[in-house]
Amino acid sequence: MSEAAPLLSTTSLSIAYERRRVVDLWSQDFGPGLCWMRGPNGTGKSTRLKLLAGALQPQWGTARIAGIDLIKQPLDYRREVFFVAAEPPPFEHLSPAERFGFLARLYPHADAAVWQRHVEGFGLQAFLNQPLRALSTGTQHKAALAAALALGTRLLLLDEPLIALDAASHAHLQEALAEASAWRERLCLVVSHEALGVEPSTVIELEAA
Ligand SMILES: Nc1ncnc2c1ncn2[C@@H]1O[C@H](COP(=O)(O)OP(=O)(O)OP(=O)(O)O)[C@@H](O)[C@H]1O
Repeated sequence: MSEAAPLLSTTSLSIAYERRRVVDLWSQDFGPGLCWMRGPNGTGKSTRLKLLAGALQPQWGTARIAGIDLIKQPLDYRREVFFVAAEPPPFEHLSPAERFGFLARLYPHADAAVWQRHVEGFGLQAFLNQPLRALSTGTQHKAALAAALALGTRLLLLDEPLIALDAASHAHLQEALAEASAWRERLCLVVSHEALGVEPSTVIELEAA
């Protein structure tokens, strides 16, 4: 990472659906730690996460993670980011253990010991070898979070991660978010209508158009 590059920056990032500009010339710099993005329904929070994840192609502009450019260096960029959507994860024929094994081969900083800690924290031990499609939505979500928190990407994007968690898992995720708020070289960007229950490093408040 060059000295001057922010951990994450967006430059004129834009996308329209059916000619309505949902994200319009978004330019913002982010430092490390925990960032809470919030705002009314329909202000483009999920769309922003999908753009940053490389899951949606912007119609204009770009994003950079530690200087690595989404448009010019798409493969290098994708190795630096992981996204947990509000919907259950793909690869539903895999078990949580198989899915983590698959992802760990793609992300060079994945850490099996960290994954194991989150497996225990989310109470997933009994579900590790069952296909994701056989698990409840909440359990699938916990498996997705346990994997995401262990991949070691520079940017971690979480869309409504606190929804549908039981009390013990809710508390475990809050502990993980508290750890993220102390990160010095990584950023966890969370979209949530619910207060995170821990002090974020930054808050981004989106306003209704
Ligand atoms: N695939 C799509 N096709 C057309 N319009 C879309 C699509 N995805 C999102 N939109 C529209 O873009 C706008 C922003 O949606 P988005 O889900 O990003 O907002 P949000 O801030 O995350 O909302 P919420 O708080 O309700 O989750 C909404 O008006 C939505 O209807």
